[in-house]
Amino acid sequence: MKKKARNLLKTIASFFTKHHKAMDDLPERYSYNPTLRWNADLESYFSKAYGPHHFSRISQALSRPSCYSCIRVNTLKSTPDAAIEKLRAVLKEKGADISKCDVEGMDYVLFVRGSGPHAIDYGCAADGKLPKEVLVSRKCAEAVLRGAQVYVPGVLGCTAHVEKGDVVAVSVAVEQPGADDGWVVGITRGTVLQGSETDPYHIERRGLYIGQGRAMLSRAGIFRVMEGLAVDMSDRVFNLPSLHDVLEGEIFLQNLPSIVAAHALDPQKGERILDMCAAPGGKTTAIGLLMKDEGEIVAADRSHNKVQGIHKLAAEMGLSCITPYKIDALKSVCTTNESDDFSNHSCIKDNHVGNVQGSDLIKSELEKSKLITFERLNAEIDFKKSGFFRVESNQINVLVSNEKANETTYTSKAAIRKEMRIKRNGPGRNQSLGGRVEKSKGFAPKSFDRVLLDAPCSALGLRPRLFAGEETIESMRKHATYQRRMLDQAVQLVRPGGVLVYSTCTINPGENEAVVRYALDTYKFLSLASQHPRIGGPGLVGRFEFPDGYTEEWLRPGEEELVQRFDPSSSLDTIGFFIAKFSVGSNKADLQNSAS
Ligand SMILES: C[S@@+](CC[C@H](N)C(=O)[O-])C[C@H]1O[C@@H](n2cnc3c(N)ncnc32)[C@H](O)[C@@H]1O
Repeated sequence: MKKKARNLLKTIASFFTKHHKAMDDLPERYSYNPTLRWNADLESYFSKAYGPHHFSRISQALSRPSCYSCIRVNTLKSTPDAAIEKLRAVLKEKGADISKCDVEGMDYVLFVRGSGPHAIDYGCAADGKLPKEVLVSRKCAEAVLRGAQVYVPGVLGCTAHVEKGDVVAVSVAVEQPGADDGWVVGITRGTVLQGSETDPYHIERRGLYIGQGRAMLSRAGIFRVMEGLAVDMSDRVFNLPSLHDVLEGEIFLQNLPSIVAAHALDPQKGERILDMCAAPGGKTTAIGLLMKDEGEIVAADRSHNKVQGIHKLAAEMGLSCITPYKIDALKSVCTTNESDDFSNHSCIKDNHVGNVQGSDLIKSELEKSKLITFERLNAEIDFKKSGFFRVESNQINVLVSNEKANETTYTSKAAIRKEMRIKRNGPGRNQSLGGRVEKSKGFAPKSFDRVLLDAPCSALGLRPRLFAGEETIESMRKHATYQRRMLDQAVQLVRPGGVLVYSTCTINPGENEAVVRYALDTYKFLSLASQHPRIGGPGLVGRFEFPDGYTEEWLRPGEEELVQRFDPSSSLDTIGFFIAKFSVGSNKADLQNSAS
């Protein structure tokens, strides 16, 4: 491992050691010591894949937050040093420990150290007096462990006679085994806790105390209203600085492996990139920064609302190279003749606008946008006819006649698209009309220099997680099938000589190494490429035979060092994440074979 990567490890390892001491001394009931529940068959699969001890460590790590927050500085708007100074000012009371990432080319990534697990004094007196309590849902507790407050909708139960201002201990109700192999939360909102052993979840929430705070409403108030702050957390088992809405547009909270995935794609200025499953846009904007906002990023997602979110985020970050599209990744490749037009990489079906104030504005903006598109297409067709164009892979340079000046200017096509986007999208999040969501019928084959497929997955690497029982072997296989179908589309969209990066946030080898195996075995023009930086661990080599006879093939010897596997139990203390990078060779024959 390179020296810089070792330094990064040292920085995080020092956070990690402090974070994990003192766990053993906590009194048992009022402690945080969860055991993650899994579906039995899935647990058995993971235990065999990783070995029981390793899987047990992974499982334990998943139930806790990382010991630091990772921040990407928006270098278009700030510098790492300026961001550190501002963050120190914002987090002054908490004496923030902030350091820069030592990995080469990643000094714009900052780590803010957290602390924990802390032993909390819940005020259990020797005379047996018990604390007043608030019982929250699992989702609420996972958010609190990441630094959030307790909001009204997350509260399930509360001790009788809690008044506004009372100090309350906060614990969590996690799913329990129910009938028919299912899982249930056997508690309804509004339950009164008596502090006795007959309370619902009395035994089950032992070791599931996440801190204490001050009730912002009385018990009656908490269950009467639908929203608002219920408990202001003053003592947390894990202290991670809450950075939401802090330095908006200048910094972005993002997991380290996600930033590494953007680097692995290695986007270059002026290129045309597809982010196939882009929402909420974390990696899209990371890629935009690496390209210094020069080129074009098509940010696709199937959810209309999420696509609007990408639009807003791009505007907030000051990135104009991003065009969000609503499209199903399973239908990404446009097979109609429209895609053959050199000027029409994307088979745009229609534009429609969401989240825009005022229908007149919508109409006028829409008309303008159509006009621009129409003008651009005409200009391109004219030049196509005149023979003044040349095509260099996807970086098409065209000679554009400027009507006003009546002179010929040499302009890159990426620059034309960028100008159109700025006109269409407006100046930025706060001033923008809202996110215009363009629908697409698909994109022309081989029309991108690089494609990122950050696939929807089982998300079994995300942390903190207090329950994992919902996923089964069957659901894992469904995820993998979906991912393969998306990959089938992705490989067709990359130009020969281009790059495809596949990533997930799961620890499941079936969605990681097995998908890579499928890709390499199905598309002979793909080969694994080395990644920079490389700070994750090696992939899993071998195969797995399931009791039902199904065999999952993973990597072959020699391939393991070409992928990056981020193990949540390693000293890097990240989420579980996986990255594979493929070089795309000449694919004509293979595509014909696979299509027939
Ligand atoms: C892992 S998240 C992507 C995270 C994103 N790359 C980021 O870094 O911010 C997966 C995304 O895939 C989207 N998705 C799921 N199925 C899809 C499909 N068939 N077509 C397009 N997007 C899909 C989901 O809406 C979700 O936003």
